Amino acid sequence: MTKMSSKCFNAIHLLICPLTVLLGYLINAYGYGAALQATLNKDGLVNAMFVKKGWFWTSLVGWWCIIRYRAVPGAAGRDRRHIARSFKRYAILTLWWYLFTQGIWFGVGPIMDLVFVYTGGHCHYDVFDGTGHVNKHFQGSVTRTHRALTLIQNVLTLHGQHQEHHQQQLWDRSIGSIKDALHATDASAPKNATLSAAAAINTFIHDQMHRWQGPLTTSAQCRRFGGHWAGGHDPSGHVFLATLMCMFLLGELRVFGRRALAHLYAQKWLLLRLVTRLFDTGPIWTWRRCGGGSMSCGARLWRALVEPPAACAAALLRLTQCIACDHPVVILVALLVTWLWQLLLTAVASRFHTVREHISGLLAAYIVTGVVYARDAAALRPL
Ligand SMILES: CCCCC/C=C\C/C=C\C/C=C\C/C=C\CCCC(=O)SCCNC(=O)CCNC(=O)[C@H](O)C(C)(C)COP(=O)(O)OP(=O)(O)OC[C@H]1O[C@@H](n2cnc3c(N)ncnc32)[C@H](O)[C@@H]1OP(=O)(O)O
Repeated sequence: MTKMSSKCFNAIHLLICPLTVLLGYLINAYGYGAALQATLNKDGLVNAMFVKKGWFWTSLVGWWCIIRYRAVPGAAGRDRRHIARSFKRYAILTLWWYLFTQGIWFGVGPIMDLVFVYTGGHCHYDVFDGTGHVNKHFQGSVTRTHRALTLIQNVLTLHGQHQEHHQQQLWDRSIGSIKDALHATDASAPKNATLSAAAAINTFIHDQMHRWQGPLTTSAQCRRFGGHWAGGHDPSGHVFLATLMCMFLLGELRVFGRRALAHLYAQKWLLLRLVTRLFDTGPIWTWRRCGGGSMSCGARLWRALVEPPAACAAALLRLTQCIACDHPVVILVALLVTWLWQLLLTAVASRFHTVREHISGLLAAYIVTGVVYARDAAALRPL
């Protein structure tokens, strides 16, 4: 890789995450954020199965690329040193991922939650507002609100008996309000509730949930037991994770990127053939190819309608196998684009976090990955 392209890659490695977050803010500032925010789904497959488990996918694809592109003929020593350095960098980033988002020790929450708790954050149960309706900030979506109310109802029912009189009254009112909310057909129907009554019910639910499901000192526990994690400085875990994953993938790409692209270029015609074969299986195209001969109508229909999907599936399988086994850098780049897109969405989604919480999540990942790759900059010579 020439000095120029190496400098250019360095700049991309360092700037792409902050610039993505900045782009998200600009999209919001120019009024295009609403459309993007509408596509956000906390419980969607991408967020639940990919982003939230992103370090697993990033580890898998990253390491497969490191191992697949390692073989430098006749340079076994250097090759092993490269892998050892990659493993050291990966181990540091995995440890940092775990400490910041999963937990520090048994019974001790992750750093992002400790920051939140020590800045006044708490697992709240502001279930009802002054009009007696469910607070719209309580869970943010109907499904999550329904799940939280059902869980709270189960806990109160399980532990609610044999209270002293005043507590029993609060218990009855709480269970009654929750049942109304769960079975409400018209969410806007007026209720004869007062602010103090709603506050008393919320306090009772809060105390019961913290008593029976506590300690609710991490965002994961709070979310699991139907609470609302609010009130402190909550560094954005999504911004942290997306930045960490992008910086790791780009950092390791610097080691094997040149070799991977050279291999991809060397097999460009094979890949082009595999891709075009996906599209030359259309029924009309096949029907025309069957024309002119003595083929019966049934045979032509079979050739035009049954064989193409089978041929297409076979071609797709061959292409997937070729990329997964021989060109995993394509999957790495796809993963990188996915994480950057999710980072942009998180930056646009101002309802989840403040700018400062985004920045603290970004810096927490950026500083550690920056130090790790700056320290190895001299050794990050491309293969
Ligand atoms: C040679 C040696 C090689 C070694 C390796 C070899 C091979 C590798 C192969 C396999 C790997 C094996 C081992 C590798 C080591 C480790 C593997 C990792 C395993 C995993 O990996 S197993 C994951 C376990 N752990 C969980 O499963 C819980 C995940 N959970 C979290 O860790 C947090 O969640 C986090 C950090 C993801 C986010 O933290 P956060 O919750 O604080 O997020 P934030 O505050 O920013 O967002 C506030 C609200 O906005 C929503 N939101 C924001 N942005 C959004 C967007 N763009 N789209 C939709 N919704 C969005 C959020 O969904 C959230 O809502 P809500 O939290 O209510 O869902």
